[in-house]
Amino acid sequence: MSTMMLSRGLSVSCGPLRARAGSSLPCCSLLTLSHDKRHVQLARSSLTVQPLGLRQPPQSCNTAPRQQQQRLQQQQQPRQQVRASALPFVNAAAQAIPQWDLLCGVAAAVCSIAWVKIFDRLKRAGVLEQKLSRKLVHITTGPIFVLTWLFFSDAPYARFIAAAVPCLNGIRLLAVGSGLISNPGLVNSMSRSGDKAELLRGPLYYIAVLAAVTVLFWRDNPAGAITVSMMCGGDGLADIVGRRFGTGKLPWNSNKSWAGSAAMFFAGMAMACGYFWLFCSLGYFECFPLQLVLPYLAVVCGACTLVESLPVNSWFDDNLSVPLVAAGVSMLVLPLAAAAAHGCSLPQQQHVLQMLHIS
Ligand SMILES: C/C(=C\COP(=O)(O)O)CCC[C@H](C)CCC[C@H](C)CCCC(C)C
Ligand SMILES: Nc1ccn([C@@H]2O[C@H](COP(=O)(O)OP(=O)(O)O)[C@@H](O)[C@H]2O)c(=O)n1
Repeated sequence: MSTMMLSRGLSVSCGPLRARAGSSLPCCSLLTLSHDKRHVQLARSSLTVQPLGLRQPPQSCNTAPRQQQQRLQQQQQPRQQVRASALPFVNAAAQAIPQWDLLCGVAAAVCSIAWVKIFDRLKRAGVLEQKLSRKLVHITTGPIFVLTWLFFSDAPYARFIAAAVPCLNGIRLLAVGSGLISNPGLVNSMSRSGDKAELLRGPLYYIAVLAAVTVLFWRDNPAGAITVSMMCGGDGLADIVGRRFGTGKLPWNSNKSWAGSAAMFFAGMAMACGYFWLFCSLGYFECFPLQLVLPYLAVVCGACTLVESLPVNSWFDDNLSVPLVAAGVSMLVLPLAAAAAHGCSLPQQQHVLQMLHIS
């Protein structure tokens, strides 16, 4: 994998900053949607900044050595046209079948129930033990759900139909967890102790996060894929690896181990990279070289791993704390990654951050 992406949502947008213009800094690229919303044009733009935090006068962000700049430009050239709709058959199907998105939503909802049932069967058959079966559901359902996003059309309401899938699962958990309807199979496979009220904590938060990232980030913003990667891949693998190999405990939490935290960091990062690669090669995001964005991704994954390791889980569920940190830190550092990918130096990146978040 040689490229990395940033979404149009997270690319450094220079337009709104002009109001506070003091001087002109040709720095970033501006991603704009073309009128038919099927193509995103990547256009060079001039960032006009007020030198709030910069001691030196602003210079061009493309201060990288000429060879590096040329290499970057070559890598970026094939990506000048970023498609907003990736799978061609989806466009064709959405045009041919008016209820396409609804069909996708129903199919995903049916698959979600079937997927949980498969693990329940495997557990009953003695193939998987209870804890492992539950963790595998935790690790797999969110990431598979994110993959289903690819089948939805470009319609503005598509994300809401997709978000209805976790919402329907949430209603089911609410009904079973509160005792409104009886489903011992679901209680057994989704709870640790067999208490139905447990469904109203970890599993319900998990589902709420999936619904929120679908509506807030959808396919346009890498923060969503990172959040799911850390909550599902990262946190899930921390448990599986930590329980098996976690002999060396963390000094600040004797319940967690170095092995578990390392697994969380690397599994979350690997899953996020996988999504980046997939969404980028399908054309949802602008692609940038992996080596440029990887350090920023490491900051996000590191912050999530640290939060997960703290002894606060008893009062703040890690299905909430990890996604909150993942989304928050992603929103903070990914614009910097975009700036870096466009050749901005560190002080200029800090300046971009100030402009993006303070103005
Ligand atoms: C067991 C789960 C969370 C508990 O976390 P923790 O307390 O161990 O930290 C996961 C619960 C999953 C849920 C019942 C089903 C979610 C389905 C999802 C919204 C859609 C998947 C669609 C796809 C096509 C499989
Ligand atoms: N960083 C971590 C996380 C979990 N683990 C192991 O996984 C078990 C369950 O972790 P947890 O209490 O965070 O479980 P969940 O709330 O994520 O389901 C712990 O008791 C540890 O044995 C670990 O060793 N290191």
